[in-house]
Amino acid sequence: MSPHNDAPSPSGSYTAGFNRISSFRANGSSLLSDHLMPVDAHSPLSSSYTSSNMDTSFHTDRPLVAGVYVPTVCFFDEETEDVDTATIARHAVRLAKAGVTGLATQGSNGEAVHLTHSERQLVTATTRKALNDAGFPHMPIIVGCGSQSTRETIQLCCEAWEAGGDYALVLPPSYYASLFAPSMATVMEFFNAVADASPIPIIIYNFPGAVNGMDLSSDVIVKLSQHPNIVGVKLTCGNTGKLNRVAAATRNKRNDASKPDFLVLAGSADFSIQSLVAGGHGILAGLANIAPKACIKTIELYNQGKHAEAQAMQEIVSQGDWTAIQGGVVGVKSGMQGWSGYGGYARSPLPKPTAEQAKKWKDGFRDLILLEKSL
Ligand SMILES: N[C@@H](CC=O)C(=O)O
Repeated sequence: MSPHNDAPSPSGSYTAGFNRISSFRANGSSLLSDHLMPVDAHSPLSSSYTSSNMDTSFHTDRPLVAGVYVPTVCFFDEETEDVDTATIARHAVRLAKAGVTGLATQGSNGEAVHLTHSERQLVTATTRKALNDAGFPHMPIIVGCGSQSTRETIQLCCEAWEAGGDYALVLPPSYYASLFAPSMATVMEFFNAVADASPIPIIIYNFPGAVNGMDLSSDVIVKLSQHPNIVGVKLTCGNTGKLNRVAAATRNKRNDASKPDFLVLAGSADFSIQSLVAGGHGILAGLANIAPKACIKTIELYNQGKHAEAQAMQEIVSQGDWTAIQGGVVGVKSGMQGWSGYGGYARSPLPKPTAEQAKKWKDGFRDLILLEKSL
């Protein structure tokens, strides 16, 4: 059975986002039809499809570099809750024009857990097409692919690749964590199996708050970094000591911090410069949906050696991030709606903020927005 049997009727504009896939097909492979493809013998979802027989050459054209990556908010029609592709495209282009380094669909702010497989692909393909059409074909897209089974996680990685994603952001499974083998052996096997099979490189997502408190240690992350298809980590745990150990152990031989072999990213904007001090390469943080320029400028100031200015800006960013952390995607969307005129609501069952709550979220971002508008 096709994993895409829940797919809406694909439109021409949907498929136009698959430029790289098209070039791959032109080279003789038939991985994707003009519509969402069914699973067949040539599919990356078939058991014969492994990292050893795939052509990855066209996936190396958007390298991960240091900078600010944004886990983009997913937008929905306020009445129907259908995916709002027009706003997804508009937001992606707005962020690209602000100067961010890359985007991540289906991160924590992207409501991956509220989306069907085909909706995930629609969001990623829409984002790819919007970036390409706006003159940002070089900008990488990371796609959240975490799931509870190894099998479905690999499937999500394949589907992310089909939709134009460049990298997969993968949470460890957590539902049955009490049954895992000790010493993180099950988690290590999971990541290595996913990395073996995924057509796109893996970024480890360490977010204990989202996975039943499971917190990957620096030892585990450093061991996993030795897999050639595991290329980075997003540390939402906020542990800068861990970040320091991982950065030190995975530093590339070129010693070129702008082009790391293993990308070490802070998972929240409230420790951007702290992570740079610790050897990190930037952030993958939801706050950049609201204030991309402030996030970028904070890092630039630090990298230019203007540490006092960077710290002053970091303080405003950290205060704004406290609102984002407390409000989660509900608060981030509400803040965007209040300050930028779009954002809407999260999908049910997440609540719609009351007028009082909307004011609270808006006020919480005030200083950050004033900074953003000054840049
Ligand atoms: N605070 C985080 C949430 C998930 O990692 C973020 O900024 O994205």
